[in-house]
Amino acid sequence: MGITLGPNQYGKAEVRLVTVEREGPVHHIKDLTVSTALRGNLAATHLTGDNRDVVATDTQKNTIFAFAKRQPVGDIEDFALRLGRHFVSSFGQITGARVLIEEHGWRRIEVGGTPHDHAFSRSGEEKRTTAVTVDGDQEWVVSGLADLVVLKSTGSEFHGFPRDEYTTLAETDDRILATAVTARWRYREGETGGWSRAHATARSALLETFARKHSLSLQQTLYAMGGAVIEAVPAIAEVRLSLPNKHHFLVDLSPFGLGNDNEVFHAADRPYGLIEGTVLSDDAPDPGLAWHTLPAF
Ligand SMILES: O=c1[nH]c(=O)c2[nH]c(=O)[nH]c2[nH]1
Repeated sequence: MGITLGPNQYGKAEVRLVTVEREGPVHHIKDLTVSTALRGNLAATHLTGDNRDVVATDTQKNTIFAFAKRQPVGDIEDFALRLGRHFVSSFGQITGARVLIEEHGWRRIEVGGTPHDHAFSRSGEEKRTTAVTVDGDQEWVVSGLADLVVLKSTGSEFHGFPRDEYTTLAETDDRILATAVTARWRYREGETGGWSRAHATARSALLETFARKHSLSLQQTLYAMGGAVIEAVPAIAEVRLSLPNKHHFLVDLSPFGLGNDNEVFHAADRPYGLIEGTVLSDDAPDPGLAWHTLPAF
């Protein structure tokens, strides 16, 4: 029985990088988690342990820090593109690179109503993300956000689903709808900037649609949210969304002689429904390697 080496990639995962840029007394910080993965002709190390083609993951980590010093990091998409291009252009055996970045947000602390020069508080769980793929001279950018937690206390229904001997869920025309949005959007090839503005516009489209769309299912809300991003940002061709349904169950207060008119809920954390889907522009170009080895959603 023969054995062959299949697809592989390797790199440094979750490098925690923080930079401080000084503008006189005013400091600007960037807080990133960066992961690199390289591909190419790496059969030798797998088959015989010959490491002559292996750009060490330690070197990859050092490159991230050095690049953060050589030039201000800027938008995460641009930083990821600089890193990916460097690895592919510097080493003949490395033909492809995938750079993932998560950006953690910080807000200036307000002191007496004035934003402080160099003291910050974490913005919360939400992260801005990018996944850049470089393959030879081709590049793909998939950006997004993760863990944007939202809730609406009405404007959500769920009914009309099939019932069998295992169905106990009551139909409802008024429930809490809550989720933690993870979204990835694929830019059309050749997009070269305006990343932050596109991020802000896409984020607003997601939030406004969640708020305004009267929901008959989280699936319907997902499709509306993805479509709103594509309509708001022409440079985006495809949106993938992963929406955990953070169930809020009405508590039965009748044992205590109390009614419950959608006022008291149990916020359950597990299990949760997981609603995932892709929304595409009609003229979305072929994705190429944009999603290659990214988690499905
Ligand atoms: O919006 C929903 N979609 C479902 O598929 C589902 N399934 C479920 O039990 N509750 C819900 N809610």
